[in-house]
Amino acid sequence: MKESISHCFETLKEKSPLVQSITNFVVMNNTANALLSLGASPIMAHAKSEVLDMVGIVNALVINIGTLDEYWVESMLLAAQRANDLGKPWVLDPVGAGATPYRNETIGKLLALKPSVIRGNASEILSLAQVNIKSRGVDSIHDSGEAVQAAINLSKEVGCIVCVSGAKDFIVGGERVVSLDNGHPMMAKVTGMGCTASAIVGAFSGVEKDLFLATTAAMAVLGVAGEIAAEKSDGPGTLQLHLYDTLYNLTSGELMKRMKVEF
Ligand SMILES: Nc1ncnc2c1ncn2[C@@H]1O[C@H](COP(=O)(O)OP(=O)(O)O)[C@@H](O)[C@H]1O
Ligand SMILES: Cc1ncsc1CCOP(=O)(O)O
Ligand SMILES: [Mg+2]
Repeated sequence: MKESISHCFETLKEKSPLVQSITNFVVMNNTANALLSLGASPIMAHAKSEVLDMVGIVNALVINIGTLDEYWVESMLLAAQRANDLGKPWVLDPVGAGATPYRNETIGKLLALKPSVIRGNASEILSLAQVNIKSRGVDSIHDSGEAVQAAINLSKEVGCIVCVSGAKDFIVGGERVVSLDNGHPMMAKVTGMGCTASAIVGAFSGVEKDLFLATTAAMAVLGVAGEIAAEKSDGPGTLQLHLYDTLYNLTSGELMKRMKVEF
C-alpha cells in the first residue's frame, strides 16, 4: 500500500490535476494555496451560468457546504449531477452536518446524487449516518474512532468511499478500513484544515481511479505534511504557512518514511 501511495503522489505531481471547488468563504484561499503547493491546480467556481461547462473541463470536483445558501446549493446540485453524467469523481465535505435542519436537508439532496468520496470529521460522519448525536458547528466533539462503524454503514448505503478525519484518519470502502496515524493536534487549530483535506482528496481522485487508494494517499500526504510543518511551528499561524512550504517540498521518500498506515 505504501508503494501505491507513493506512486499516486508522483503521478499527481506529474499530471497536475485541475480541481474545481464549490467551497466556503472561510477557506477558499487556504485550499487554493494548498492545492498549488502540492502541485495541483485549483479553480473556485459556483456561478450557475458556468458550472456545467466548468465541470466539463476539470479532473475532479469538490463540494463543501461550509457557508451554503440557496443559490450555492442549486449550483452544487447542478455540478454534482454534471459530474455524474460525465463520470467524473466528486468529493463531498459536509461541513457542520447536524448543526441545523437546512444543512441536513442539503446534505440529503447531495447524498441522493451519490458522491464518490465523503470526507468529514467524526461528528459530521456520525450525523450523516443518522446516528443521533449532538453536534456543535464545524468542529468535531467526537473522536474519529467513534465514527468508524458509522462510516462503514454510510459507505455501504451510499456506495462511496468515506474518510473520517481526526487524531487518526480512517478511510473506509465498504468493509475495507485503513487507518493513518500521522498529523498533529495543532492542525485542528487552523481553520480549513479539514476543507484542505477534502480538496487534496479531490486532487488525488483526479489522477487515480481507485478512489480508496486516492483518498488514503491524500490523507497520508496531509498528515505527514501537517506533522512536519507542526514541528517547525510555534502556533497555528506559522503552521498554516509551514504547511504550504512542506507540501511544496515533500518528497515521496519522506512520505514513505513518515507514513503510519494500518489495515
Ligand atoms: N489530534 C490530531 N492529531 C493529529 N492530526 C489531527 C488531529 N486533529 C486533526 N488532525 C488532522 O487535521 C486534518 C483535518 O482534520 P479534522 O480536524 O478532523 O477536520 P475538520 O477541520 O473538518 O474538523 C486531518 O489531516 C487530520 O488528520
Ligand atoms: C469556520 C467555518 N464556518 C463555516 S465554514 C468554516 C470552515 C470550516 O473548515 P474546517 O472544517 O476545515 O475546519
Ligand atoms: Mg470540516
